[in-house]
Amino acid sequence: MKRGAIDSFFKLSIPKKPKYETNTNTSSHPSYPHPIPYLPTDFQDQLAFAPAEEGKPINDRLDLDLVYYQPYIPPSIASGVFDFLRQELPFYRVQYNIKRGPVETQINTPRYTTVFGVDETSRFNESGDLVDSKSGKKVEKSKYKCTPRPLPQCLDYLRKLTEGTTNETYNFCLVNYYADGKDSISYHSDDERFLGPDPAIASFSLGAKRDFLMKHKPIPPGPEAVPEPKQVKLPLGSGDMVLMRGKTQGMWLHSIPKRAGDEVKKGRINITFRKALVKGGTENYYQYNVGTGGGFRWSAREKMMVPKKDKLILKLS
Ligand SMILES: O=C(O)CCC(=O)C(=O)O
Ligand SMILES: [Fe+2]
Repeated sequence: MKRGAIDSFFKLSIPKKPKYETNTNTSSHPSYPHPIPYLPTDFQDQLAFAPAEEGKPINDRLDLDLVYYQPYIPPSIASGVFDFLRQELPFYRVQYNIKRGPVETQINTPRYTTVFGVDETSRFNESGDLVDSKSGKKVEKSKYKCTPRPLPQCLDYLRKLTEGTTNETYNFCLVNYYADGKDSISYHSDDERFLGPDPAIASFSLGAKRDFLMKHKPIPPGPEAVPEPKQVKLPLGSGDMVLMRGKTQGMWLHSIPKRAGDEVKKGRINITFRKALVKGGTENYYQYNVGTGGGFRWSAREKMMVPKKDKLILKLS
């Protein structure tokens, strides 16, 4: 009899062996809600074999410039890296208000998010202080409406690897966690001015397979108008990476639509590396990916994201 069958017969719950050996080194910073372990050394070693497959260009449609690594992360560690990041990163479920004319509506971001990094005008020095990129002088607290967080070692390791593969540089890491098929991201493009023209964005998938849909932005009718190119559907699997570059963000929209079925219940992590050029990018990314509410942490026991308890502060005077 298989262990699962015996377990359920006796209604026992023997914790599964974790898929990774915790690294005892941690990344700590005053801006973090908790220390974040370094990438397990086994994963660091296996990433020497990344990309696991060579990138295939997808550029046969108007204004589309993708490189698809299927996969980038070696299959031997993809599910371990998924478990590790879901367990160790802080997550948020950001709510914000938008005003269309006189009506204000509350938006509930339909996924968990988190973000690390700072735009090109600042950097973190060796001591973890935020300093001006040019002068190296400490940045005043008032410069940003948010508190920028440095990339923890586990994501910085992947950033450096990605920089080498893609010949681009990145200063931001955004992470999405889609807990199930109800979590999604609607059609949008990452074409904000703070990224500069024709930004390169490297996008990793871990965990459940989800469809990544892409469609060209509407082409205004006119004498020069050409037919809109066909949609693209990439069934992103665990370990895959899509590099979006050139005119892709300017001219195309992308989304992860809601889905039914069991596969998506495994949960999916998406990691994007980007480069923000100015302060406005930093403020935008923290506003929409960390926000001002409480955080969440994965509970291995409850197999779900649980809200973090606020720390009780005892004032002794
Ligand atoms: O989850 C994905 O693959 C896409 C995420 C995305 O488009 C974004 O965060 O801007
Ligand atoms: Fe996006």
